[in-house]
Amino acid sequence: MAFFKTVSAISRLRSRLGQQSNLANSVRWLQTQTSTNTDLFSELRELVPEHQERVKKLRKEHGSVELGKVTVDMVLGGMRGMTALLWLGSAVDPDEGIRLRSMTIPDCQKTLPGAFPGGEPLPEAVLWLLLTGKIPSEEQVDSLAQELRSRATIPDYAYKAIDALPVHAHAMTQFTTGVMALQVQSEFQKAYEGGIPKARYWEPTYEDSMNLIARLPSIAAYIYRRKYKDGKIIPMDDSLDYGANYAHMLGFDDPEMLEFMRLYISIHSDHEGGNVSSHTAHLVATPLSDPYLAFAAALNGLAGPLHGLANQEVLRWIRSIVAEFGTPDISTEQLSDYIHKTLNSGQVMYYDYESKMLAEVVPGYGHGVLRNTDPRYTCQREFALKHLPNDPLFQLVSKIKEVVPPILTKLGKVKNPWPNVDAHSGVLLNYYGLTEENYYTVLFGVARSIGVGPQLIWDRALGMPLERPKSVTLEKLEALCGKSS
Ligand SMILES: CC(=O)SCCNC(=O)CCNC(=O)[C@H](O)C(C)(C)COP(=O)(O)OP(=O)(O)OC[C@H]1O[C@@H](n2cnc3c(N)ncnc32)[C@H](O)[C@@H]1OP(=O)(O)O
Ligand SMILES: O=C([O-])CC(=O)C(=O)O
Repeated sequence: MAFFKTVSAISRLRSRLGQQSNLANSVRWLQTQTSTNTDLFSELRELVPEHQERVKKLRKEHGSVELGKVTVDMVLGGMRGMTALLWLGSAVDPDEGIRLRSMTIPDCQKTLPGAFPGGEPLPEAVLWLLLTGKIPSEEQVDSLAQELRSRATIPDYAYKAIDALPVHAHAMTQFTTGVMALQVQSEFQKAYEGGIPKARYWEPTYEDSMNLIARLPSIAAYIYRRKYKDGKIIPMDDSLDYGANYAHMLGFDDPEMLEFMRLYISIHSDHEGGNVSSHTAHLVATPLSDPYLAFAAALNGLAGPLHGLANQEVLRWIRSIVAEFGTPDISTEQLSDYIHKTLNSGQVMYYDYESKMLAEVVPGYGHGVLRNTDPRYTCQREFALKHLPNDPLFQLVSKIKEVVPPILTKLGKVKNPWPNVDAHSGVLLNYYGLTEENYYTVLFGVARSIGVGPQLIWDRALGMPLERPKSVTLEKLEALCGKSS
């Protein structure tokens, strides 16, 4: 028995090493994929026919290849582990985490152009990579930054639509409203109404997706200034890149904060296709709803506390700990007691000091796919170690990372006790002065457009059909399991 276990461990290791060297090769391959087009649309126009051929060939020659089976657990368990979506931009490995195309976050940090040598990847570079699968040159990134700035004009009625809401409306409600107002300018809707051949659907989808990505920071910053800074609006600065401009319009000009925003947007952009926001955007776009309609729907999913809103919940929870003890400088025992107290409180976990909101989980921990510390957490930790090692809330976050996983593991039901991306972002934003946690999910939403936009373009370019899976009744499910109800 021990012999077989050893053989199987060796074969798993071999296959893992094989996978790693394949992945290293594919990063090397990606690095050789450069092009001379300076504008993204021309680059894409060259790629579309080749990708269309690949998809056609796959369906024709391998349409009946099985990717796995569907179990009762999958139907009742939120479709975990069911491979059912095509997503070009990225893929998540349970242990290793996200790869944007085939690049890990450290690969992106080493390889993609930054605002200065050795700087964090520019969101524009990530956008180019996700859309084309190629590593952009500095010149290409500059041209894309300029293109985005030139698309960033906001119609006045979008601001008025936001103004129609009370200032205390949640920032995500205001954000979705702003996006819906931008929809009035949809190029896809116009083209469809005017008559456009299916083969060209992707072109107005490109226009909409790029306009949406370009306009979101101004809309998002408007909401922040309206909600928290007496409506004193800061205009865009044409000399700044996408991430820096967003930070600037929010009211932050510290170079370190600009750099954090570039990193934040880059790492929150994409997380394969099955997460709630990306999947929603893809689904809503399948009946040919335009990118604005699809993205507004995605934001509504992102606004749930088990998904993007968790970053808000994390800072609230951290603040509730500080409020309980009167200081962030607490012992491991005190922290452990607080976590137990909240988990054992019977039904719900903690009272928020401000709005008395309740949650049932430790926010920022656990994941639907990951089974290890999220590399997006790790790179934010590295950023914090470099720039704010002595910040008391950062130190508390570090302590939480030591104390929470064993406690969650002991519960016996949590599949992943490790921190996810949301466990860290709040303390960094708070350190740089963005202290209003109810706004945090808007930042996430702006970033997510950079992952979702490219896929919506590819969905139309590849002629992806209306999504319509089959459902099953409870009686049928029982009957299929050999039981009658
Ligand atoms: C950007 C992102 O969306 S990253 C995720 C952000 N969300 C959070 O951080 C919220 C906290 N985490 C969670 O709620 C979950 O881990 C999720 C929603 C992310 C993943 O959910 P699942 O895939 O269902 O997780 P899993 O299979 O491990 O859940 C099994 C049980 O463990 C519980 N569990 C999972 N994570 C946690 C947690 N952090 N704290 C307490 N209990 C947890 C689940 O609630 C579930 O309990 P139940 O059987 O009584 O309903
Ligand atoms: O992948 C998921 O399910 C959630 C997540 O981390 C993300 O969307 O960034």
